[in-house]
Amino acid sequence: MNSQTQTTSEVLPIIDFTDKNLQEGSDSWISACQVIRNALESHGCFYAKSNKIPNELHNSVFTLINEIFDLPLETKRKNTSDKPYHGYYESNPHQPLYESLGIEDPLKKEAVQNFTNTMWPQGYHHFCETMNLYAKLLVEMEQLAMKMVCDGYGVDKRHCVSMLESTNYMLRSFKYKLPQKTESNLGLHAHTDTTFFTILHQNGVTGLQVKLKNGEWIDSDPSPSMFLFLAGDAFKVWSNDRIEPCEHRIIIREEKERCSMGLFSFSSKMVETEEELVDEDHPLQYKPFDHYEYISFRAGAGGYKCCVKEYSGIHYADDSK
Ligand SMILES: O=C(O)CCC(=O)C(=O)O
Ligand SMILES: [Fe+2]
Repeated sequence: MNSQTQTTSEVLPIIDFTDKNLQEGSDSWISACQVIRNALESHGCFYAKSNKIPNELHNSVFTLINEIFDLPLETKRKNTSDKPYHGYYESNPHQPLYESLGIEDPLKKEAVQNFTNTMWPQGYHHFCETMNLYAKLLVEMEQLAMKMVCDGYGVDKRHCVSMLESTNYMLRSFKYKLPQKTESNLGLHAHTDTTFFTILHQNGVTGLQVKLKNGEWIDSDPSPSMFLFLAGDAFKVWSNDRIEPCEHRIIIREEKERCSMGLFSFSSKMVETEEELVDEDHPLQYKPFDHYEYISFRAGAGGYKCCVKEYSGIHYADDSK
């Protein structure tokens, strides 16, 4: 088949999160864990198909994010954070189509309330309730996938629980303007995320592409029931180089405005390699580090690509370099 017409859902595995048999320990669970592990090692990503976010909620979320992006620039600029990449990003000459806003700690009602009050000082109850509920549902999906990754690698349950308990989340919304006739249609440069997982959920408009190991870029499936799970740089460290972060980018080709939502996961403790993934054949490749310091380092290095090797890679005396 011609790669131009192929979409990621024809190439990447789709895990059916609606499958009633997907109970921890069941045969379906065990095989799905292996599918996820293989997908992360081969592509750094996979799809979860889920009806956890009903159409009505999906539509409310995307209507609401359009409302935020319609707010005046001075208001959106009030979405600030002391953490890198957690606040508002406005379009710039380098990426004129892109704009995004971040809600830190979206599981906490007060945090979503603070964000809401910053955007709408008069309050907006529906926005606050909707985003908090939406984040909870996405986090449940993320935690299920995390457990499956741990099981796929045979990691001790206690290690997995401690990893889940030390995860911080950020909910981000994205909007891309349509390019003018003379403008490039690049929405967002090719990059990897610094996260463990990023879940992307789209408004039905194409534009998100992922890069396969053979260098081919393929379109993602933007349907509301499809959730694209991307492994970020932290997974490379955790897995001791078994998982490669997934490169992705946005190319605007449709005449409709593309919006998307992303749930980003970070470690509130140290990012470190899972001890069970270190052995004689797989010597430890990384020193532990603070996740947010790494994000700042990567931003400072001006990079779009994973640079954890430069940041915390261990160089053994007999390295042939
Ligand atoms: O627009 C999107 O769906 C993805 C944005 C993205 O990749 C990012 O912010 O890291
Ligand atoms: Fe990304």
